[in-house]
Amino acid sequence: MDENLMMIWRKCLQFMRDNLNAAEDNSDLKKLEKSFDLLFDKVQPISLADNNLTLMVPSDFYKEYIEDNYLSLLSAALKKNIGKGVKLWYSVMENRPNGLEKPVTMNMKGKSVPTPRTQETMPQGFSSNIVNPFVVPGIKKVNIDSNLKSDFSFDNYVEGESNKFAATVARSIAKRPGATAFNPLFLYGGYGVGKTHLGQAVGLEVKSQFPDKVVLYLSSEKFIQQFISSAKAHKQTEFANFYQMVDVLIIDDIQFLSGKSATQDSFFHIFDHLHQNGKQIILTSDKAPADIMDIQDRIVSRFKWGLSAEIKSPDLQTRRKIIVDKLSRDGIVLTDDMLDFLASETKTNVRELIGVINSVIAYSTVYKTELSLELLKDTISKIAANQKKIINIPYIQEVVCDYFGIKKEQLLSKTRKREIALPRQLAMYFSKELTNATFTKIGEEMGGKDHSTVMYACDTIKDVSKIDKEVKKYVKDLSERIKK
Ligand SMILES: Nc1ncnc2c1ncn2[C@@H]1O[C@H](COP(=O)(O)OP(=O)(O)OP(=O)(O)O)[C@@H](O)[C@H]1O
Repeated sequence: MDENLMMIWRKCLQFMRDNLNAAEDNSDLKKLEKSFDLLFDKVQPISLADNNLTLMVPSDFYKEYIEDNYLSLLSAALKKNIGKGVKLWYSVMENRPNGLEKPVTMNMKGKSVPTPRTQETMPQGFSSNIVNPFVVPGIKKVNIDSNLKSDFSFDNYVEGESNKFAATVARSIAKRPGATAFNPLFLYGGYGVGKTHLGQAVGLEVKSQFPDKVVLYLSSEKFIQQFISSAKAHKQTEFANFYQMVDVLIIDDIQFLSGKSATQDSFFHIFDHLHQNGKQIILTSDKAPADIMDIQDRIVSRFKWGLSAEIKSPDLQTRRKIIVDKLSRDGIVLTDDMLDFLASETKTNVRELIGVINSVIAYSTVYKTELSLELLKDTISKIAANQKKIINIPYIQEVVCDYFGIKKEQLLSKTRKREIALPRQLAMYFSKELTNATFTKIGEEMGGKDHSTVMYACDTIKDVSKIDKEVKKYVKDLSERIKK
């Protein structure tokens, strides 16, 4: 590489850095400071001839980001270190390995730089059409909102037999993200057992130990949504680039990639890029890797590269510890028999247990009473009586079967007889309308049907109920029964 050019470029970088350093707090210039090193680390000057400076950038995004945010500062740096009238060219590594684009002429006299967006050759940016909830406006993709909940820390995570192994591994990953053999960490287990909490705890710890690392938590559904938006806008490359900037990527409920082959392809490439570059990946799922249906083998095999750790429903001792831990934060101390009672009341998942604990805290705060075993029993029975019915897919299936007088096996079967097929379509329709489940999830719960079958059922019921009185009545009756 041309030593002279490198020296000039280093001076330009230093000039820009000094200016950012000296900028006033909260000024637009100051806000750029955080993204500066991340961005310019990946920009290389490759030639300077006849006042034409060519910069090599990894993707269109870099070019656009520089021109949107750094043009004035870069112009000043070039003017100072090279002279007036420098023309800037970009060589975009991705997609166009050798292709140079038309120059973007910089007016070195003050701020009257031509707006690059009006140039014919300017690529449209990732941010223009795709709403990315994790990007802090103004700093775009470089400063990412990690989307972590401060409550989900290791300090708040109670360990016991059911989660000890997973928690130990998680802690060691947090100390050396991407540098342990546990990459990816695949956490799986039932509903509300603490998978998200543990995954996020790693993210929070990494952020606190290594503030410069880019950590991102998101649900797989958000990932799918973003992928679809990017595909519609022909911006899959920018979508992948965005994720490739992340140091610790935590994706929740990865089983929802099931059946989404285009999203799986994109995920596969992002995964490989991150893994090869020593970035940490953490995935959670309600199933072990081998049990996820409709997912490419190459992805399942990658899930197994690192470590799969199951988190089980908490045992009695762990439930007890969680209760003591949560209540002690509110200064509430229970006797042993009260603790045993509470711990034995909620057996399956921690989310439910926490609901009960919060009710106890609320009761004790509102009534300012000494808690006793009798009072606890009374509170719990009242909670149970007042608890709103949870509308989930099995419950909807139950109501539909009851209404039509059919068996659940018939509902979940493959028969196309109208007396069964119509209730099945109604069950699918209400599952979509009244729960947060995806088409894929509903298909799985409806006896392993494809997501397109569920979509078709939902559309059919919507359309037919507008014109067919009988179906309209079914929809009305079932809606009342399910919500009752
Ligand atoms: N070991 C634990 N110690 C303290 N709190 C816990 C523990 N496990 C779970 N929780 C709490 O229980 C609630 C549910 O946990 P979380 O959301 O992590 O479950 P999950 O396994 O991801 O569930 P789902 O699959 O339904 O998303 C959260 O409030 C979390 O803080």
